[in-house]
Amino acid sequence: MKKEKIETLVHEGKMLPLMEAFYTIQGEGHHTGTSAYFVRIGGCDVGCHWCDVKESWNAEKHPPTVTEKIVDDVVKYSDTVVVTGGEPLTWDMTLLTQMLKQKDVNIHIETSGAYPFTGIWDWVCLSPKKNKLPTKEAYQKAHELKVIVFNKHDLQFAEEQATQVNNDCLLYLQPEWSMREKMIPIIVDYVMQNPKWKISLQTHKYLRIP
Ligand SMILES: C[S@@+](CC[C@H](N)C(=O)[O-])C[C@H]1O[C@@H](n2cnc3c(N)ncnc32)[C@H](O)[C@@H]1O
Ligand SMILES: Nc1nc2[nH]cc(C(=O)O)c2c(=O)[nH]1
Ligand code: SF4
Ligand SMILES: [Mg+2]
Repeated sequence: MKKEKIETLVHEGKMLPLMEAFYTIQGEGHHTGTSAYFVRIGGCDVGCHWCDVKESWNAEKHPPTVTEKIVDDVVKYSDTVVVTGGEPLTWDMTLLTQMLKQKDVNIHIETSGAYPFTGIWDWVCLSPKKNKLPTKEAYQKAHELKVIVFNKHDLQFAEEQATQVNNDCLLYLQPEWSMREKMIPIIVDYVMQNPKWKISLQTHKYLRIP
């Protein structure tokens, strides 16, 4: 297929730059411990210095994949999909989520919320980033707010972010992986002092699963 044609299909959400897809256990946040099929879409311009999937950033490194094919693979494995990246909202998620809904899949997203909000989602995990804040719509759609804590200042950032989401949005503090030994005691103490927050750990890394 011609490059221009592929670009149009990606623009329309009929193809997406797929980095990887795998069946595993949700390691983070409210649904921790639950099996789900993960779809990791390439492309992200947010630039978190501690990002644990920097290989995802350059969309050109990930093959444009027909959205229908992505959906067919999801239903072979699970009734729940977690769409992540990269930043999935870099792309138009309308078609992907419509096709998944037609197959009765529970559709979750992991997002920074930094780009226009597209798609229909059963569960939105919003993980806001200081360098590119979420859109107003992303705050409104969030079911859980998951703030990554790399240093103490991130606790203040977390509080600011919590004022932007709905009252029923669940609030999580997740230690940045490389800083976990230093930050876990600080987060533990903070959650005991501020019980509206819960701790989220990257349990898949402790379990040594994808
Ligand atoms: C790789 S991101 C992809 C989805 C989206 N771009 C986002 O940031 O929400 C998936 C989740 O991992 C978190 N994350 C990334 N790197 C991390 C790290 N080093 N330690 C802890 N959490 C991390 C992100 O904040 C996000 O909640
Ligand atoms: N098991 C597992 N759980 C996860 N939750 C969020 C992840 C992500 O990278 O978005 C992730 C991941 O990469 N693996
Ligand atoms: S927004 Fe997500 S994928 Fe993008 S750099 Fe940050 S953690 Fe990585
Ligand atoms: Mg991950």
